[in-house]
Amino acid sequence: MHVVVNAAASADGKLSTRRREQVTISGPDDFARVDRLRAASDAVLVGVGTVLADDPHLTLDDPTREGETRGDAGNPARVVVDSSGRTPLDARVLDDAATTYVVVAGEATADRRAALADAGAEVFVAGDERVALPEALSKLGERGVGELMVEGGGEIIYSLFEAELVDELSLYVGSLVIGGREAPTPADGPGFVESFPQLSLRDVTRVDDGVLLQYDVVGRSER
Ligand SMILES: NC(=O)C1=CN([C@@H]2O[C@H](COP(=O)(O)OP(=O)(O)OC[C@H]3O[C@@H](n4cnc5c(N)ncnc54)[C@H](OP(=O)(O)O)[C@@H]3O)[C@@H](O)[C@H]2O)C=CC1
Ligand SMILES: Nc1nc(O)c(N)c(N[C@@H]2O[C@H](COP(=O)(O)O)[C@@H](O)[C@H]2O)n1
Repeated sequence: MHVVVNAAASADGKLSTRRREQVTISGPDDFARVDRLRAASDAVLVGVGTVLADDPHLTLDDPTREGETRGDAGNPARVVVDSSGRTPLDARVLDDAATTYVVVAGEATADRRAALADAGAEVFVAGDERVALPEALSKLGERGVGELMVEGGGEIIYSLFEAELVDELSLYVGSLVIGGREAPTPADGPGFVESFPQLSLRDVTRVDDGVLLQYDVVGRSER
């Protein structure tokens, strides 16, 4: 599987506010690029924190791109990583616009799994207490996902880097300052202290009033 992480950060490196409310960081050209990236992906993955904060739809904004998509149902599949099944039953990702996988851990109750399935999700288990990401991605691969786009947030992105599952990072840096020590960043979690994911800068492009940084992940480095 090929995994691309895409995120938009402010000039001071924040994904959203300390209230975890969505901020429009990208401009129109960057949103169009994100849409093309979605169209080229078999599935788009987020953590349940992003579902709870943003209630995203994760479909293509431009329906004319649906013909380009690699997914079966017009739009790429949607994936929510959600250990205990906290995804609200009226979440927009559970509508019938695309297949939606909710990946839970063994701790998710049978009732909650059934409720999510009734609401339209295809639920599967990976891990015991928290979703085990290597197993989750392996099971997505068995379901035909070869190109996976990750749209955040910071907790899930950190865990994917920690598990060495990321191949590429596209980071759009917009021209605003959000601030806040508690505001999410592109890689939160506990943070790395001795061995750090090492990136190789492939491209830098001015987009809208910001900069798109495109990296390949090349391994780990000790600092
Ligand atoms: N600017 C941008 O590009 C984007 C911004 N955002 C912003 O980010 C914020 C949300 O980010 P964040 O709160 O970090 O949430 P995430 O979307 O990263 O979801 C985190 C949750 O995923 C669940 N999870 C399950 N398994 C794992 C695992 N192995 N590793 C990590 N998490 C796991 C956890 O909940 P549980 O244990 O219950 O399963 C965890 O709390 C919002 O403010 C949103 O607006 C989000 C996306 C893009
Ligand atoms: N690329 C990008 N730029 C921004 O400025 C953003 N705020 C985000 N947020 C992400 O987009 C999701 C919304 O998706 P829908 O439009 O509802 O399909 C949101 O949940 C974040 O993942 N992204």
